[in-house]
Amino acid sequence: AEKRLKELRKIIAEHDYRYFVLDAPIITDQEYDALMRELLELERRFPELVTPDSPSQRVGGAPRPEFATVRHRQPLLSLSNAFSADDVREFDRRVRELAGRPVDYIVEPKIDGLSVALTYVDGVFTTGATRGDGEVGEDVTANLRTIKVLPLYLRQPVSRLEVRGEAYMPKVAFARLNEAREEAGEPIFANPRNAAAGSLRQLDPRVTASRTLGLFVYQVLYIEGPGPSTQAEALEYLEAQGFPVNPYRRHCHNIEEVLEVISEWTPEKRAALPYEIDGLVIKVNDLALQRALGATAKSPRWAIAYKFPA
Ligand SMILES: COc1nc2nc(N)nc(N)c2nc1C
Repeated sequence: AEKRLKELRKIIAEHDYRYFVLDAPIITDQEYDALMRELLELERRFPELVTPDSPSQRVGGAPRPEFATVRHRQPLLSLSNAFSADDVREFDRRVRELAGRPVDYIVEPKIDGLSVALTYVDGVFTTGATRGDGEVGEDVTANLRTIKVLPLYLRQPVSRLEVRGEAYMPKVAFARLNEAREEAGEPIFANPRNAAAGSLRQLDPRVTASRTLGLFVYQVLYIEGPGPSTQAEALEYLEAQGFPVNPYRRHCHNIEEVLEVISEWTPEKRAALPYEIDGLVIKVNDLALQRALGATAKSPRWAIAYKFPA
């Protein structure tokens, strides 16, 4: 039974990845349901064989009295903002002055959600935390497990991997949730970010499971062993590991190309996205230069958030 359960956990996780992340399932829903039924039946007969990383735990367990806390390996800083092309050019000038050489950038959509820190030990999702005060976050592992696009296992296991990303609520799920709350006479959420935060910081994972949350991972914070040397490689690496990574990232050779990308993000283009973005994050591409530039007490010196005009 234990061997079959281990097999089933991996097979179902693989099909979850193909269905939710790639949107390209290779088995029918009936076949998938049969696999899940077999897993649930085996876990019912052998409860001592249930593991927290089993796909059956996606549905969320019993509520918790309160959250445990997790101290972040590195403070989860916030980004300084740019509101104009001049601000963006000023950022580039400062970076090139410190770098003493030309700099290339990666531009990524800034999803309007909440930051999460995910830790994988021996290729298995082990801990997930909110930003909290930047130093210490809340342990919301059980809630994060209910996010279908969050991989429970890495495709290429390493002994330790820590990543950061943004959990969010898609626009359609947000509208549906507020409709249901209105009908139930409950207060509605002001925006998808609040709805995502409210859903993730639930003490009852079953409530989180009932809310459709998404996730985009954007940073390799720590990896045991050799890792990527640029942000572009880091995003490729994260994708290869099975994480959902935002497809609209752009590599720019200089800040003028960054400004071109910014101008392409018209309100129509943003409206066409299934999730809210409140800006673009401009990052120095070279990871060694990121480390050399470091951070102030508040924000990294190697990244800036360009905020769209409200
Ligand atoms: C390096 O720090 C960050 N990078 C980010 N990147 C993207 N794409 N989106 C974010 N919300 C984000 N937030 C922070 C603090």
